[in-house]
Amino acid sequence: MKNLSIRNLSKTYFDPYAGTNVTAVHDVSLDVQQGEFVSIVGPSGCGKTTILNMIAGFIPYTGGEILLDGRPVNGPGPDRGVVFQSFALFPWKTVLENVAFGPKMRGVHKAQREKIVHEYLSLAKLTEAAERYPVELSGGMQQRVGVVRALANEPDVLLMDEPFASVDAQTRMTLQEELTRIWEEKRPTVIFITHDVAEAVFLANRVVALSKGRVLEEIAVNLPRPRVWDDLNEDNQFKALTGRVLQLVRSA
Ligand SMILES: Nc1ncnc2c1ncn2[C@@H]1O[C@H](COP(=O)(O)OP(=O)(O)OP(=O)(O)O)[C@@H](O)[C@H]1O
Repeated sequence: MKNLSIRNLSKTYFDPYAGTNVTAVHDVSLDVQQGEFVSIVGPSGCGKTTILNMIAGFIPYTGGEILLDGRPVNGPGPDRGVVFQSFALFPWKTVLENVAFGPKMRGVHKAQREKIVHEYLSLAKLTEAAERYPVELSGGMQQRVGVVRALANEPDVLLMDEPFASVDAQTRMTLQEELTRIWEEKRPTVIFITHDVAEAVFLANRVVALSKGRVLEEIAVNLPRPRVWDDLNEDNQFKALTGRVLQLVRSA
């Protein structure tokens, strides 16, 4: 089991404009088991991206530790895949080549690589678009390619930072449904950052509510799967959970 263990994590930035230190993350502890889908939700500025960037190894932490499979995280690595809100697909590569890039870099041999790539393209309903270039795709499709490009690397943990924030509301709902479907099929370990409470609850098995750099509460989401918006919009348990999380993050 490849568990992610975050222990008393803290991050202090020096703000050169104010000439003071800003504590963005304070004493955060979190355990994520292999195959879990955890959403971290909280208002703007509560430290979500800072936590994700530390797990990704993009920025150093000032206190505590992050262990992946028992080993300390001290920099980026292929064991962690990242999908951002605005990320660049390689514009000169087709959809297929974009998705194949990671496995190729990892040295996966051609036959196995083709198998992986076709499996993920099919899973994300992108087979028809395999030969297209990113510029020929809608924003929603580009985002979908970004998700499967990260998944095709088969990372131990997939880190997602508001990946659907820049698409329209309908496309966003479709992408959320697709992500849950892909997660059910492949069971990757996912940490998903969002400020959207409904999105956090819809996707996750567990929601971590964050405020001012601290964990307020962890809420288990035992809603049945597969999850589709037409069912959940009217579901009392879903409404109760989103209400609870909203109340938490707003009251802090
Ligand atoms: N490089 C930096 N230097 C100084 N302060 C920073 C830096 N990056 C973030 N901060 C501060 O740390 C705090 C947390 O920021 P962070 O971006 O992690 O929050 P967030 O919850 O992801 O916000 P958002 O949802 O708006 O992206 C904020 O007060 C922010 O101003």
